[in-house]
Amino acid sequence: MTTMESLIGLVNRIQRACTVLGDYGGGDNAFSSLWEALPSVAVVGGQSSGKSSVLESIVGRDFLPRGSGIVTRRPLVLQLHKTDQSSQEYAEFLHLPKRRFTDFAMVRKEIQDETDRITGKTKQISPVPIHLSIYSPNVVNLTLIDLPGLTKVAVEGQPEGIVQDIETMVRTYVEKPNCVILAISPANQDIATSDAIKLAREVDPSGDRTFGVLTKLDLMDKGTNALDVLEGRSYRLQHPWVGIVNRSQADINKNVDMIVARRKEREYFATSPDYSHLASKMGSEYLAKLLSQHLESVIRARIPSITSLINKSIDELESEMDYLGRPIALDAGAQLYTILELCRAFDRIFKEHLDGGRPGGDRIYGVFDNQLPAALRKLPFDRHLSLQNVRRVVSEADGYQPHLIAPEQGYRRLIEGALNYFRGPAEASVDAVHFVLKELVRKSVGETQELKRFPTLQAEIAAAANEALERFRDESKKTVVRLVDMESSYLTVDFFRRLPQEVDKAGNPAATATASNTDRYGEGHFRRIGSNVSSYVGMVSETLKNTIPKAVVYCQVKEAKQSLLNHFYTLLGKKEAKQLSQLLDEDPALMERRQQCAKRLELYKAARDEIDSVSWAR
Ligand SMILES: Nc1nc2c(ncn2[C@@H]2O[C@H](COP(=O)(O)OP(=O)(O)OP(=O)(O)O)[C@@H](O)[C@H]2O)c(=O)[nH]1
Repeated sequence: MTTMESLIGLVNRIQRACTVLGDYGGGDNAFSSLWEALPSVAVVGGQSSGKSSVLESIVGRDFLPRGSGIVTRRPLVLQLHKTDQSSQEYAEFLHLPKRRFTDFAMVRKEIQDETDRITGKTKQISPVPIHLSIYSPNVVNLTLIDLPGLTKVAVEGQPEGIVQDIETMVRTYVEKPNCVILAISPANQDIATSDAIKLAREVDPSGDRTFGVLTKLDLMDKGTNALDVLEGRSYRLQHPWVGIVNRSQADINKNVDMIVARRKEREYFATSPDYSHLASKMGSEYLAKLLSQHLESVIRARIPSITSLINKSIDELESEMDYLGRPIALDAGAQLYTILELCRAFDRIFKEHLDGGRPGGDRIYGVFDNQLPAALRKLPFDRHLSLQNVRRVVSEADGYQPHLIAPEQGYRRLIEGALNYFRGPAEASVDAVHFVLKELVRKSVGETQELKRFPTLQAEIAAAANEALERFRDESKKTVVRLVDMESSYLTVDFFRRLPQEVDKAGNPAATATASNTDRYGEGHFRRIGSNVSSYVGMVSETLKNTIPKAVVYCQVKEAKQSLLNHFYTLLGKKEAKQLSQLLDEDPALMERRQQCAKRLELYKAARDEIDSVSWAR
């Protein structure tokens, strides 16, 4: 069953978790604030309006710092927990867990000291709240936030801007739609000039979430009363006004006991000619109960939206954590594992580029299908096999003794010379594919999201991949040049054997053995040699057009796919723990963001657990 305790206690616990994890609203945070989504009661009032007296009266204890000037300089989140009648009263601060204060004079001192710890002795104000829990049989379950009193002037020793700063801070609390405003005004002052009511009117014009409290009823001039205010005629609010009679300064000086003061207050209303008809709805005890009930109903109404805020935030934070990557492990083994995982992630993307799925691999086929054939076609065989050159080469090869039947040496020299030209396109194909691969490495590095976190490793992987590509290129070049050299080292005999018939078939009468004798050193003879060499070279060109791509794929593309980072892996295996963690050097901004996200996530999960642990009455 839901009890009041469980609901208010729930919010108390979530509030404490918020403060521990640095969420106390205030808007300068990149995250949505859970604190701001929680219902709370903020106490506002001008200086000396009786704010501290009301709080102490609700608690039934003297425990707030007193003094001149602005005493409350940090929000005080006062969480009241009702305990069994027999149990001892004690207080506990969130910043001093496990220390129970039973002496309330020490509580007062600790509030002062803790205020100074954050604000320094400079009397500045700070939005970081102090959390104080009071466990007592004399309280109702309630959480109140005491804020610095609204003031018009700073006293000596306090900074100039403090007046404005206080108003800004108070405003950030009371502006929130989840904030119940406890607006304290003294009865011996015109309600129209009350600082609390002025602010409440601005942020809550309908008066839905404002509770008006009128103090110092006993200090009104004789013959006047506050019925116009208390009965809602002077300033109308949705909730009834509550009148209060606190201890006077004289009572305080005499150390009048709080419990005695409460009794005196009850008597005051019961016997007052003006207010006795309202007596059951006046006084600090009634105010405490009223607020407790109201806070409980507000919390009950807000729970579903708080739950959905929590769930939504958890989802968002988890997906951001996934994007940022989980924190890195500290031991070398786990680091090596992480590095290998990252390498694999890169390698996967690189392969997708080659195999399709991601663009770019098709450009390799473009090299084989366009660039290589075009380069082969452009080779200067016409010049090399011009009549003039054929004659020169053949004659030079013959030397002083011209060839008798066929110019064997001349053929060989012409063919060798022509085949040499193939080196150029072969090497160019290797380079072209190399550049495509390099570009794919660059792209893949950029597309590996997981690597973005680790700029050092990212650069190392890119360097290792490029180095490997260079090695593959060297190997590939050697192979294609070898293919070309192989063509010159042994000529296809069949081709030459078939020559006469082929020429015959072509219907050239000069190609017959007898005719060739008569034309041995004539132009036709050399032209024929040229054309024979040209057909042979054409045949080789067709072969190389097929074998160069095979060699390139074998030496570069396949290697890149299978063992781009193999060498890098070997080096990794030899690295010391320190070198491994250097590779996982993260961008500090990213680390910071992850830490914040993790903290937030912890908060929201804790809050979700809190809510889950309370069983709801339906
Ligand atoms: N007689 C009488 N005196 C009151 C009442 N309420 C407050 N006082 C006196 O008014 C003075 C100021 O009260 P505080 O409770 O300190 O007021 P505050 O708003 O907390 O003041 P600051 O913290 O200084 O802004 C004290 O001397 C109280 O004794 C009241 O209802 N009746």
